[in-house]
Amino acid sequence: MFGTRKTWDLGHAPCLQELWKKDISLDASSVDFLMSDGEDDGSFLSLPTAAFSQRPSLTAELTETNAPSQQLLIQTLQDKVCEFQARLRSEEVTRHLLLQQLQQQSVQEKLCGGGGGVQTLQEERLSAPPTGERALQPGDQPSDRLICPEEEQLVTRLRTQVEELEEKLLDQTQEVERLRSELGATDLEKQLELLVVENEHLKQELKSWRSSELQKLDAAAESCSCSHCPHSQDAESLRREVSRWESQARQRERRLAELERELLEKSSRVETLHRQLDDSTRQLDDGRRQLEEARRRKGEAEQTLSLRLQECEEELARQAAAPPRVKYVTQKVEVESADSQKALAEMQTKNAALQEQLSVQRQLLRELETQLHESQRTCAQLRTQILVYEGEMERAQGQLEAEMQNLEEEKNRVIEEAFIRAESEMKAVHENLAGVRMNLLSLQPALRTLTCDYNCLKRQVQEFPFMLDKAINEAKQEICQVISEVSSTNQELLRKYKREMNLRKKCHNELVRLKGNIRVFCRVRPVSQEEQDAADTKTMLSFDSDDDAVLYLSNKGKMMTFELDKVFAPQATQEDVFQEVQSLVTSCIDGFNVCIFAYGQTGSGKTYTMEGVVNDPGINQRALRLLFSEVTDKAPDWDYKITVSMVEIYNETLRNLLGENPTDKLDIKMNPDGSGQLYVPGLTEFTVQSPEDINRVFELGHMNRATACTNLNEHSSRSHALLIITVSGFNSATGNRTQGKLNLVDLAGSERIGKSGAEGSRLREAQCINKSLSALGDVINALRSKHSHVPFRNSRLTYLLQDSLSGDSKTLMMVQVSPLPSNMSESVCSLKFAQRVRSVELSSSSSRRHENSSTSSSPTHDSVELDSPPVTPVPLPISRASSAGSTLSSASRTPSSSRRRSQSQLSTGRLKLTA
Ligand SMILES: Nc1ncnc2c1ncn2[C@@H]1O[C@H](COP(=O)(O)OP(=O)(O)OP(=O)(O)O)[C@@H](O)[C@H]1O
Repeated sequence: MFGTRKTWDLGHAPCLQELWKKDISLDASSVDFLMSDGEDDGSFLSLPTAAFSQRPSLTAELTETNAPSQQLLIQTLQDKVCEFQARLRSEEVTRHLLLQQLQQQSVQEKLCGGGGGVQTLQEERLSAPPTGERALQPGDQPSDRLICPEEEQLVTRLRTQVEELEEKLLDQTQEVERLRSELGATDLEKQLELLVVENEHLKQELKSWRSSELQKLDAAAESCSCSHCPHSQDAESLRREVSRWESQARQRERRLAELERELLEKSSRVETLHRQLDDSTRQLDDGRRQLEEARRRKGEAEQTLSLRLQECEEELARQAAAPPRVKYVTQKVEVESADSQKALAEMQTKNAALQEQLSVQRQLLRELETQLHESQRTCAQLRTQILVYEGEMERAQGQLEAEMQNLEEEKNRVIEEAFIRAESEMKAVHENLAGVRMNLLSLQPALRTLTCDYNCLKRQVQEFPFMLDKAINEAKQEICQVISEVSSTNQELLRKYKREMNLRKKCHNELVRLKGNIRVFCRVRPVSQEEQDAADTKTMLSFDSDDDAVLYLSNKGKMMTFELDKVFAPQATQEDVFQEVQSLVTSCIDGFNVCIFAYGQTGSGKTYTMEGVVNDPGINQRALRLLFSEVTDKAPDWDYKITVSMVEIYNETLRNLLGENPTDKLDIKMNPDGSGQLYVPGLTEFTVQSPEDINRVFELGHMNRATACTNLNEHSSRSHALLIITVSGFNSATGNRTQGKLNLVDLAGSERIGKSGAEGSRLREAQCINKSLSALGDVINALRSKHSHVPFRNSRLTYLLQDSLSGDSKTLMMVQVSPLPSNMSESVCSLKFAQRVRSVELSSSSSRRHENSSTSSSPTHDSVELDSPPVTPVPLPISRASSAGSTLSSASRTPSSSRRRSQSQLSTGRLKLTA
């Protein structure tokens, strides 16, 4: 029953061999059932045939080596092995029962007298098991572990790893394929090739176009060789255009070359990656081949195992059929146990070798996994790079296409325009050419005529130098003659001009003389708002609308008529007044001395007429401005210098209003140079050149006048203010010199204070005022009466104005009249005085700057009842001020700070102190 056994060849199934060997070595109870064939090389395992008796299909299943899937086969095999183990355990139980039966039989035989050796043997075997094996005891349960759990786990892990590896391999292969398809290196290369081909094509096209266009243009240029022809300009512009296109094409070529280089680099990188992928694939293939080999071996081992199992089953069947031979079997088991141990050891050795192979396979698998991960990472990077490169390539390609498109369009447009322009111009040129040819044909006879003319002209040209010399000489003579004539004419004209100038001067003088050397104007000031509110404003004055020289005055019921040179009504403006005065002012430029007085009682408007107000200046400022404009007009021929002095006469005392110390008294003296001229030592003169200078001078004069008195208004009423303007001219062309003096005098009030019984200082002021006004009246009366003696020296005023009152001087007296009824008697006095003065005519024949030595009594003014003071008849010529330097040195140095400031402003300005 135990003599039959099944044998499997495990030589090609190391895993199963290992499994079986391990199980056998661990379970001694299976020794009796798992016996190795002593003749094989350890690759065969013998199992009790009975173990397979209950599962005949196992062999057939194990031999299914041609299963479609190795994994399925392994799994099936494992299941079968487990099942087989369970059956083996049941067989062991069965064997144990058989042994018990055998023991019982032997006991019975002993009792019957035979078989004692067998019992002893059996007992010995049971009591003394062989080395390394546990003796099978009665009642022992069969072993539960024919395959150890570690091996199961190992097989499972191996299987799992194999599965994973295969999956990864599959994924990797797919990835490689996908990468190959995605990389599209060939597409890029194709694109590149296409671009290169397109570029070459464009280049050739451009070259051919350029050559054809240039040929056309050259032909056109040759056909029209004129330098002014627009074709040459067009050709030039087209050449420039072509060169620009060429430069752009070169830039694009360079860009293309860069792209090619980048593509080559990327291709080389892809190649490297492909190589790495191939290496990985090869390694995976190797691993797969090894795995296939292991599977194949396993299949073979399974096949062998199934054969042996079948044999074991047969053997078990035979043993079961055979009569019981317990002793032999036992002996055989004992004998065969040594062989089994040997086979077991060999199997263990093989098992260890297989373990090593397994560990090597695992290591290999790990390496392959690592490589796979590396490859995956590299693939991911490469994919990213490829995406980036593709994007760049697409962009570059898009740009290139767009630029090429633009270039193409631009090129076509330019060519079309050039063609159109060239055609139209060619047409025009052809037309012109045809016209020119026609003209040429028609001009040929004319050319012949011209040739004859040319020959004549040539001859003339040859003779021309002689003719030219002759003509030049003649022209020179004529020019010299003309120059001498022009020069003489010029001289004549200059002489006439001088004569005309003198004539104009004489005419002007005559005009002034005809108007009267002493002219008297009257101005009636308006009634102010306060006067209208305060008193009776019924005016006693009336005007003749037809005659502006008549004034009517109703006084005490008696109508008086005054005839003057001009009467200004209250509504007359400053400008109206100055219009009548300005001819006198301009005669000053011609070298005449002019004197303008403002005469009248206090508050009648003298200061208003002479000085005016800020916004509406009077005669003083207007006269200076007129002088400036006149001398400016005459500037090319005449060089004029205008100087200004300001003097105040208060209580017969002369004060210098522009000096540093206005309280100092000035004196009128004979000039020590023997010229017989009068001069005022210390009188300050400022040269003025602009209206701003005038303003500064007036400001300083006012300031000094205010400094010298406590109440300026009262003081101004009691003093005479003189503005002395000297105009010196020099004509560089004629060498003529002129000097005129304009005296603008704001006289003190003329009211009869003396009659009111004033005392003290007011009496003295009144006496001085009346003295000077009386002296003025005497002088005018003496002049009118052509007295041999004119009492200039009776007052400071007349003495100072001597040269402006005598000779061919011109005098204007502006009689100011108040319209108020309360001032009527004073107005009558003023007007009577004015009318008497008007009747005086200064004699131009009388010598200037000389006063009569006779001491005729001067007639007193009706309204001035003070006696004239005795005068000393010493004829003294008056001259202008002495040097300022002496004035400044002699003057006391105590001016107020404000005055000093104004003085310094004047000094630093354009005003100059006259030396
Ligand atoms: N034509 C005029 N239009 C407007 N106002 C005038 C005119 N004439 C004089 N006045 C005004 O009358 C007032 C007295 O004039 P103004 O001071 O000139 O008199 P005056 O004769 O100079 O006096 P005094 O002798 O005291 O100096 C001033 O307020 C002045 O503005």
